[in-house]
Amino acid sequence: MDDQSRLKTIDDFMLNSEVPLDLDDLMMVLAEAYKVPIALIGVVGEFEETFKAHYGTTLSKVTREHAFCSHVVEERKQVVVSNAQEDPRFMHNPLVTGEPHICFYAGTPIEINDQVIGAVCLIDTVPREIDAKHLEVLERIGALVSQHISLSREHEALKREHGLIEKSPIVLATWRYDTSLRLVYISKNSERVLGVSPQDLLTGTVALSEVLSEEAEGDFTFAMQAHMEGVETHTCRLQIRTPTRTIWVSMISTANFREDGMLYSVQAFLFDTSDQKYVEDKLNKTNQRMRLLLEASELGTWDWNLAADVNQVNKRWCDIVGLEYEYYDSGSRFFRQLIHPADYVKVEKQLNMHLIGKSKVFNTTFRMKHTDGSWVWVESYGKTVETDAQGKPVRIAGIHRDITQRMESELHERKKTQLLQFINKTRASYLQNNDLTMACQSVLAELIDISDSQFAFVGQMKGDGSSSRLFIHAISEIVWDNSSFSQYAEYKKRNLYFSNFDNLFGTSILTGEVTISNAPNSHPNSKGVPHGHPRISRFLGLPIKVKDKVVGMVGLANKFDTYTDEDAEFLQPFLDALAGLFYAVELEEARAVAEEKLRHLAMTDSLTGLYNRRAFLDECISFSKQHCRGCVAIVDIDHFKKVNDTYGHDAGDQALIAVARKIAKHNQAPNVVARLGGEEFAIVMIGDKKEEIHRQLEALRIAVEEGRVTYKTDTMNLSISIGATFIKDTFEADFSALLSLADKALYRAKEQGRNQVVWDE
Ligand SMILES: Nc1nc2c(ncn2[C@@H]2O[C@H](COP(=O)(O)OP(=O)(O)OP(=O)(O)O)[C@@H](O)[C@H]2O)c(=O)[nH]1
Repeated sequence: MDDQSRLKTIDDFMLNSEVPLDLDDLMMVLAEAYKVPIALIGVVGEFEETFKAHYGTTLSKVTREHAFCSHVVEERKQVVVSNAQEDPRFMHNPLVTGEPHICFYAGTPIEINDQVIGAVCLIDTVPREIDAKHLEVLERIGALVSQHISLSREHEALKREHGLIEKSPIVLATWRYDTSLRLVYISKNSERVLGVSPQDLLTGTVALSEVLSEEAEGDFTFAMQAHMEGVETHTCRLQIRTPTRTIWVSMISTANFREDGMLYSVQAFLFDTSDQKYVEDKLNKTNQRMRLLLEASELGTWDWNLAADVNQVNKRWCDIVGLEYEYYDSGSRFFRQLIHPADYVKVEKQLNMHLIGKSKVFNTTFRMKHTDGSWVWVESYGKTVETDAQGKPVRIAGIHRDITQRMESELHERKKTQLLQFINKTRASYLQNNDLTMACQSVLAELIDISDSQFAFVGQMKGDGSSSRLFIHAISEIVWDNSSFSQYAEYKKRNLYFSNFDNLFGTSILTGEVTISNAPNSHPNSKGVPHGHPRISRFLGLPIKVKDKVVGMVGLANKFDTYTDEDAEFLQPFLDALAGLFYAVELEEARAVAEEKLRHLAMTDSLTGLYNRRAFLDECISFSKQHCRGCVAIVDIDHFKKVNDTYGHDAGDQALIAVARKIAKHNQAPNVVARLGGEEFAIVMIGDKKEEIHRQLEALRIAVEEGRVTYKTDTMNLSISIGATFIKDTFEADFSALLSLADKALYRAKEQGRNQVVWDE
């Protein structure tokens, strides 16, 4: 037998309380019926048995050791002792040997919650028998007593609870519903808590509605109405005004319904929450004042409940981004999507840092999309204001300040400095390397960055008129197929040109104007982009001009924001710098061409186009360094004075040109030919063998002799004399000496009758 659990069942109420069971009369009836002198109800505790009702004895308790009933408890069944004086278990029991001299005992169990806690018993002082029928009746009486005890316990517990309620600040009220709700019960503490006596309320002398404020009366009626319509529980706060005081009461009401769904009753707890209300009001007032202060300070406020994902903001917050307060959506997804894509990661990172406790405050600046399409710079400052039991933030509140103006001027200044720096970088690179392409390429990344763009190119016009093309100094690497790959390879080889300007890109070249297109597909000049080309969502074309002439352009594409005139204006210094560099390069190139022309002129005989004497001597010097074998020859036109005299000076010039051409034709590079002056020419002819050289000189002589030179109506017959000398010492060839030897040979050729080749001896 588990005595511990049995003792738990026999609680204070059964063992120690003075609460009577009121069953003494039943014991009397039982004793009469069974014709025994003693009948009692015993409850067996740990150390003793207490008689909760008795008849025929004045004893109220006996020790457990001697108690007959403990046998019933232990055996959990009826126990009958016919003659205790002869029963070895009881014969020495003081209750047998002394008062009340028990001889006969019949006990039946009292059972509560499956535990036998005692017995209903019949006692006689003489021996006797009891038949089965009487024992069965006794058993039934035992069952009835068990039930009675159970109910009495529950009743007592309820009474205790009631007593507690009446001492508590919670008023309990019950309304019964027939045709209307009628107050049928209200705990006695209503006088103390609500200031209205329960009698007055129950008799209807005072109606509850009379003490409620006007607003509370409405709320109370609403609650009762809700219950009548099937609402099970309802909570509201009511203001009660009695002649002595005004209090705030919270009411939690529960409705009970019949099986057919009709309202049966309403029970309610009413308790004074005036203190809480006072604090709340005060907080509200403070909040209100704070709100007014914030409104005045132009600050947007936000209060984000993370668990519920509700972000409450004030009107100013909405104003900053141009939103109607009424259309604000409190879900975090809404404000998240307003954040500029370029700032989003930064904001999330800062927020997480704060949420995991790595930063005391959340403080960052970012851009938000205004309803007018522009971006607004916002400084956000927030802090956790509520955490859960584990210290995890559940609410963050903070402020927003519109810092667009400040940021824009700061950014503008910063960008201006950046622009100047990279203009200087372009110039420095050019000055250092004298390479404009390299200079443009070195700043392409910075140009993209400063203009917030994705792609860029810098081009310069090359060539004149209709053949002019745009040479691409620098361009973003956009490669998507074989042809674009080879185009980019051309660019790498510095050989990429744009020659078609009948498109969006070429508009600035053709018009000389800035091209702004924030919807390129709808631009009249747009021809689209080649298949596979990354999408161009926005385009800015900037012409580079020198004295109103378009000398190149800068193309920018895919800014996050729209391109504006301000962008073009901002980048103008860069365009001017490029214009300056382009101009400088043009001048440099023109100077080089002029120089080359001058050099050429200085070295050339203007009439025949051959080297002049000076150039010839220079060439001889470089020729001598090659240590080649060959000859030096001087060619002179015979009787040239006569030609001049006969046909005129112009015809003479023509004759000189004709002979020069023949000499040049017979002496291709590396042979060197020159006009030394007058009608005298010089040749340096390469060759190992004198005979072979002679043959060539002879061939030249014959060609002149056989050739006819015509000028206007005149035809001239010419001949030449040639004096030649073979270069014997190829290592130390002295061309002045060689020329003089050739000259001597020429003299002899003239002497010997002209029109011949003569070698020095
Ligand atoms: N048309 C023309 N005549 C020139 C030029 N330079 C020199 N002469 C002439 O060439 C002639 C040279 O004559 P000379 O040196 O006397 O010899 P030549 O008449 O050719 O007689 P030989 O050399 O002895 O056969 C002069 O009459 C010069 O005026 C020139 O550039 N153009």
